Amino acid sequence: MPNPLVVTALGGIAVTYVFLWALLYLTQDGKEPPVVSSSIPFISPILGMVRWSMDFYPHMRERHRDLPIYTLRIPGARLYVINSLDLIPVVQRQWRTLLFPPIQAKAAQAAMGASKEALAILKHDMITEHGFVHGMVKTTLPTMSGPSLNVLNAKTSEVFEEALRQFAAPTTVNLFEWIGKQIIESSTISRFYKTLCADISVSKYHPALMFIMLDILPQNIFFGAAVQGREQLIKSFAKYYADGSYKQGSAYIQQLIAHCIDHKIPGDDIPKFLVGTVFNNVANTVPTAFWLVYHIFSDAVVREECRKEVSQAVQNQDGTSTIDLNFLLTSCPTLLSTYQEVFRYHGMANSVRVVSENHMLDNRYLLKKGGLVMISARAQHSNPAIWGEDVHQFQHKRFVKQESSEEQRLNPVAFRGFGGGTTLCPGRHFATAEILMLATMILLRFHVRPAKDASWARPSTAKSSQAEAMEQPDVDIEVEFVPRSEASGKTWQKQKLGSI
Ligand code: HEM
Repeated sequence: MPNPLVVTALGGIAVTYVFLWALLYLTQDGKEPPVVSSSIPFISPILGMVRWSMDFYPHMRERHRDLPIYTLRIPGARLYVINSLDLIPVVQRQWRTLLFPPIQAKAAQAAMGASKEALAILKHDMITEHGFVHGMVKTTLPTMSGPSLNVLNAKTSEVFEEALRQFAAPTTVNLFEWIGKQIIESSTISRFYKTLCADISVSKYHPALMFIMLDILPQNIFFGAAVQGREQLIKSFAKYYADGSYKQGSAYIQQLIAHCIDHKIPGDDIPKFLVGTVFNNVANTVPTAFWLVYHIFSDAVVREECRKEVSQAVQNQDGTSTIDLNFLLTSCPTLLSTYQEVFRYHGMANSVRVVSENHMLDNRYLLKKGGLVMISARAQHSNPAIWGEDVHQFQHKRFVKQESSEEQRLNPVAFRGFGGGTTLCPGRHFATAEILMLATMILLRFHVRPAKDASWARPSTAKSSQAEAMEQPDVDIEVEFVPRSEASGKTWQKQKLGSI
């Protein structure tokens, strides 16, 4: 005789299952993109996300190659995921309906603890340049290129120069940690003209960011150390703001603060926004610089090819050597290709947009108000139909080939290292100059090899925070910097800079 408890439990499961199916299909419009991953309605996508982690969207792209776009239903949200390359520009053109600012407002609230008043200002007008968010990008954009960028770059190269001068004798460091320190220092010195944050506070906060952004668990209870790190940073920036030091900061910081003041952002929130820009500035630059240095030095072929190119960027005069940044950016195809391949291979940006009103995408797919649209860089970057059968290998010359061969010419939309459309990263010129400068200075002046007991084995990235656009290594690599005899005895001058 069957156990009545088992029968009741099975009956309960069956009724719940039927109820979830009915709920899913009654609330799904036939014109919406097809629902997938619904074997257990509302739950299967979550199980898939847990199982596949950052490979979830590439996995789904493989399973549903025939679908240009599909719907995932999870509790409380419908996610419209873009599979097809052709739909990406269509989504990007609808930036007034498929909005990015709500995501930025969410980040300001969950990650930076912005006040209700500040959030109301951020959310007031999310469409035009009169609103805070779009206005901020417009106001600060000119400070991220041309002469302002040159000033940022000059300060950055001074920080790197000072750091590398410490390696007069062979020195062992943890590579990711060391690069992190230099980028945090260079980003703050070049923007704020001051060392404002102990890198320890940033590294305490950063690993928790992804969970903090989900905004499900109380921050103080579950992420105490991280929140403490953030508060320390905010204090230090509050002093910088209150004593008027920012008036001597970079054009970028002055414009940003002027914009906050114009929009009447409360004084207590401005330091939070400043800390937010530090995270924005360093979060992806650090892993990108790490992977570039890693891929260059862990492969003798890449290293020698890049070194040969960047050696030609050096101008020697009276014992002084100067690196021409413009040369790096225009005449070092292997270095630039390696840099781009780092983004393709390690990039994992998830561009999320909020559907602000019911919308027929491409006149074909109904996107319902309140839904989220997702473009996964990883899904595009790992697609063999775009990149070829060697898509899963790091090919440092991939982009040199793309440039030179007509038939293989790459659709630029497929490369999402810095996003695309109206939200294409405005900091990309600065990040690029900073990362290439650091890699070049190291290439020219040092041998970098694994320290005793270490190796160039590629670190896993499974624990990467998916709030970021780049994979982060799970473990660090201990390396030794050994000065090259060819470069010793020279005085290295500030880089010769030019507008990008
Ligand atoms: C290697 C380093 C960097 C990477 C990989 C990166 C990546 C990205 C990506 C993928 C987006 C698009 C997000 C989306 O559409 O959902 C973006 C936007 C943005 N990035 Fe970066 N970024 C980097 C460095 C920087 C730096 C140094 C700054 C500092 C100025 C910066 C500021 C921004 C801002 C303000 C936006 C939003 C633009 C808007 O709202 O229109 N990024 N970045």
